Amino acid sequence: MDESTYPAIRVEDIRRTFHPGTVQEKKALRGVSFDLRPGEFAVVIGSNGAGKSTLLNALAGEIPVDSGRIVANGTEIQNWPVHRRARLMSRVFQDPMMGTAAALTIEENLSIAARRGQRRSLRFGIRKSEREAFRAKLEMLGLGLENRLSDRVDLLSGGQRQSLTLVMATLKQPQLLLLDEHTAALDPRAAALVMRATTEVVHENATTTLMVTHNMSHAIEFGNRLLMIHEGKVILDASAEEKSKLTAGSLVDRFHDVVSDRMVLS
Ligand SMILES: Nc1ncnc2c1ncn2[C@@H]1O[C@H](COP(=O)(O)OP(=O)(O)OP(=O)(O)O)[C@@H](O)[C@H]1O
Repeated sequence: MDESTYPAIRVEDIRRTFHPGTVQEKKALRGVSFDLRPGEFAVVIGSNGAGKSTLLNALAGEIPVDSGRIVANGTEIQNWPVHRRARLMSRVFQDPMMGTAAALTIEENLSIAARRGQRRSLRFGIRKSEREAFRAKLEMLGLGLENRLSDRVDLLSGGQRQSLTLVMATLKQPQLLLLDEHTAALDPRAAALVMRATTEVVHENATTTLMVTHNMSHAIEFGNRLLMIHEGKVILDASAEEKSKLTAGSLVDRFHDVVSDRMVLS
């Protein structure tokens, strides 16, 4: 395949069973496959226990898969350790406290993100050009954080902190951005701020993104692909065009249709 036509990420029939052969056996991923084209923003939905977190953990290398392949830009990575995959992927978690260092300032946090994977430490200070680049990135968020570079991060609200985490996660242009219910711990107003920040950072460099959410209106409004997971399988894979026609109601109907069809067939 010509390099320019590689999917950004290819997930091929990945499977993972927890506690196999015991009474607690749980088939969390039962043959999940999909490709994401460069720049695609896929939203992943599914009920509790569907396998969404296991999928993200398998992509990030936090848990090994039993079988199947994960291919990033033409290279198989399913056997790579977490730290090696971290050079390709950034992940933002639900807890706004997790992605940033509370006792450091906004610019120190950004500086650490900018030096990820390099030997150069903060001891060398932050260059003027870097500071200007940080300001420009923060301006995109429309939260006024560009004027608070020397404020400690623990002075920020949850929504501001999660927005900063998004900027940090995309500072070094990841091959894949994993958003793991990254607005679920926020109130609706803060969640809206963070989704605005998400749109900005994803669109800025057309970052390939996989966003897990339980929020149906976010699932409808954001992204250009929709994957519905149920019992460890993708049961709906909607393209941008199909997705644009979906409503929260029709999505719930689709879920019930597919699940009842599968029950009839099984
Ligand atoms: N480490 C583990 N050990 C045993 N079982 C696990 C483990 N991780 C997940 N599971 C089980 O695998 C299934 C899929 O879990 P997963 O957390 O991926 O679902 P989810 O779609 O993220 O759910 P939620 O929306 O509730 O977060 C569940 O039945 C869960 O209990």
